[in-house]
Amino acid sequence: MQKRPLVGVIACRREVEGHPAHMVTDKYLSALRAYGLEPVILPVWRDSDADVASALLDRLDGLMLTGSYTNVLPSRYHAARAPENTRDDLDRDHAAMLWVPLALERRLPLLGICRGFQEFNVALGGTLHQAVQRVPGLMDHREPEGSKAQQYAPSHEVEIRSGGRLASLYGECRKGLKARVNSLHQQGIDRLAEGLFVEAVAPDGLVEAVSLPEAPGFTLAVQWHPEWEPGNNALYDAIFRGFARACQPQ
Ligand SMILES: N[C@@H](CCC(=O)NCCCC(=O)O)C(=O)O
Repeated sequence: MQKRPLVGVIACRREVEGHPAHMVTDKYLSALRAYGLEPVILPVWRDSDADVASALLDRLDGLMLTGSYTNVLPSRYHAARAPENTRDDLDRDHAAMLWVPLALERRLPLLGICRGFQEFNVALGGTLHQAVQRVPGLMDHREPEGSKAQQYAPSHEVEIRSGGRLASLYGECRKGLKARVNSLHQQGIDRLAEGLFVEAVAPDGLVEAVSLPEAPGFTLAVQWHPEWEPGNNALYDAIFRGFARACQPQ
């Protein structure tokens, strides 16, 4: 039986029943499994070093940086903390900043989602808006009140830039290259890291997806949540199909 590619999924440090824990919500893991990949949860420690991390990534066929209710520490991009920015995860920050360059060096396929999209930009030298809703000209990108189904339902359009990875995955042939995506974030890309290609933008111009064309391997990071019922959304499905193909033995 063919082995399923092993995809490392970054954890968040949370407290469960009063105990410190390393946690990933099921939808990320189930989406990877649904596309023939084998997810493995990667614990995060603020004192892990590059040698240990390198040995870990060498055993993987792909890396997923998930979303999280916490935010990248503003000092990681030399900013003061905004009053709306109240939830940190220093262990996750350290791991993400360590793993992104190591993954790129190894041509390890990388898919970033929401916080993972923001981490990708910061790890490569970019910065973030901490409260997008307070930036003149930008929309409020936070999730609506309601059930999870309502919160993860498509809520705004994105324009997919032609010539990028997303356009090739989703089909250049589609007219207009527009799609509707969900939106559950207060932060967003401010200064784009050098070398990143803007794959998609929101109607207010906020960057919603990026890739790193110079990287030898698959890279794609999106601000929305394609792991939410990807089988019911052509764009989300195209993202996971493309990532799964990239994680197969070449
Ligand atoms: N905290 C950041 C990133 C938002 C994010 O990743 N939300 C995910 C919510 C939980 C999940 O679906 O995993 C921001 O506010 O921009």
